[in-house]
Amino acid sequence: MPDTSSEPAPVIIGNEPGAFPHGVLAERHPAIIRQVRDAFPYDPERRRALDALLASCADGVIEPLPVDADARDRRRWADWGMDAYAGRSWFDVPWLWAESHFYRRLLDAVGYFGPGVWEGLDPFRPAKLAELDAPETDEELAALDALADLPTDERTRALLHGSLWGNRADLGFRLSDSGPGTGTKDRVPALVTDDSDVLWSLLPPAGTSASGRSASGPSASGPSAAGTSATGPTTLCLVADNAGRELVPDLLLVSHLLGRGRIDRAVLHVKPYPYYVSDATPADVLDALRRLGAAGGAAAVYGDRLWTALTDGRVTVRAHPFSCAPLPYADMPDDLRAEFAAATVTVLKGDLNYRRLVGDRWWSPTTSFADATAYFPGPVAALRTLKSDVITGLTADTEAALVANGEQRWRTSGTHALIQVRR
Ligand SMILES: O=P(O)(O)OC[C@@]1(O)O[C@H](CO)[C@@H](O)[C@@H]1O
Repeated sequence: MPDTSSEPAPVIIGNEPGAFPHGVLAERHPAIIRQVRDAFPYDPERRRALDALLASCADGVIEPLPVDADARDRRRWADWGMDAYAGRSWFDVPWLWAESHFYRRLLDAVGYFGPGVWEGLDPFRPAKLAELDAPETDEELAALDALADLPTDERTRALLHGSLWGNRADLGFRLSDSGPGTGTKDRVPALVTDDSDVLWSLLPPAGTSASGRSASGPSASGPSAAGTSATGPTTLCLVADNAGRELVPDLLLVSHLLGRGRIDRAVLHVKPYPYYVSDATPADVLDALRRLGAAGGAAAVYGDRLWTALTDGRVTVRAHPFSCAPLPYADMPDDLRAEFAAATVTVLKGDLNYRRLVGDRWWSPTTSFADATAYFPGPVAALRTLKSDVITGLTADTEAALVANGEQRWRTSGTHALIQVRR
């Protein structure tokens, strides 16, 4: 039985040495600064700013935004809690807030917000392109050709799993529920919960009825499209996570769903600016699309379909400022709430989106996913590999088996994944 306790669990703070969140602030962030420092021949001013951020990560406090920051951005950060957290240690504020704000400061340091020659230059772009151009990506895209011989349902499932495990940058088009597995000793399937049947019931193939379609879904007043059902177009909001080898299978999935008539439209939500190293931005969508075209074969067919859908408006790309907010989705603004409310289903990819969806809290693992997401304005699904401590929706048996495995890193190592859906 899921735990339906309505008491919110404690918010995760990064102040416990030895714990995963502390390691991210104390070790990972400095490593990211060093990586960025080497990525471009930044001038002395930029390098000094990066060094100052490095020092601040170790023992500094969160500073207010610079006075020359864009006024709208300053207002946003004020709304997002800047006044409450300025002057406090990175380690003593909610971990989600500290991490998110770190990327804002990193972009300041490299001059991303300009003016100047570094304005708008993604400091993570070299790493993103290297991943996209890696031979593994070629192999994975070539493997798509073999999918053509599979029955449609199996292909649909393979593409869903490709998107899911792509969150581990592991575009394997896995055909079995067991996913990549965690070794023969492991008594728990890699997929710790799998609500994919519920997801497919929300997005049935063209010509069949969606029993669970959102009552608040787009009505006849929305723009018409070929294949639109009596209840309005079936719209998928896909809230993307990483660029490169995660975004590629996300795009393949969207293209496939369009091609099979399971969706009429898709809205792809990406980040307005570089974030969490590899998160996808609009430029990354274009890079991934070009990559599909250049691969030829089946990959190019998927890419062409998406290209056409972008040009005729069936697929749109959104980069909402709240996508980079240091807050849970429970605090989303009204315009975003209305967008998600109008979707047939919103699929959130990845670990960070999961943290923001259920709240970055020390939930008991058996906390009901439906309860934790009850505030979300429409049907919602999470496709996530487990890369941080937050978890909900496990059965008591699965939790016990994971713990009994003796492998304490199941929460953070990306060896397990979940598909959770609340209709
Ligand atoms: O959202 P993603 O790409 O699946 O994962 C991002 C992520 O692993 O990076 C963080 C550490 O910086 C984790 O807390 C976290 O959630």
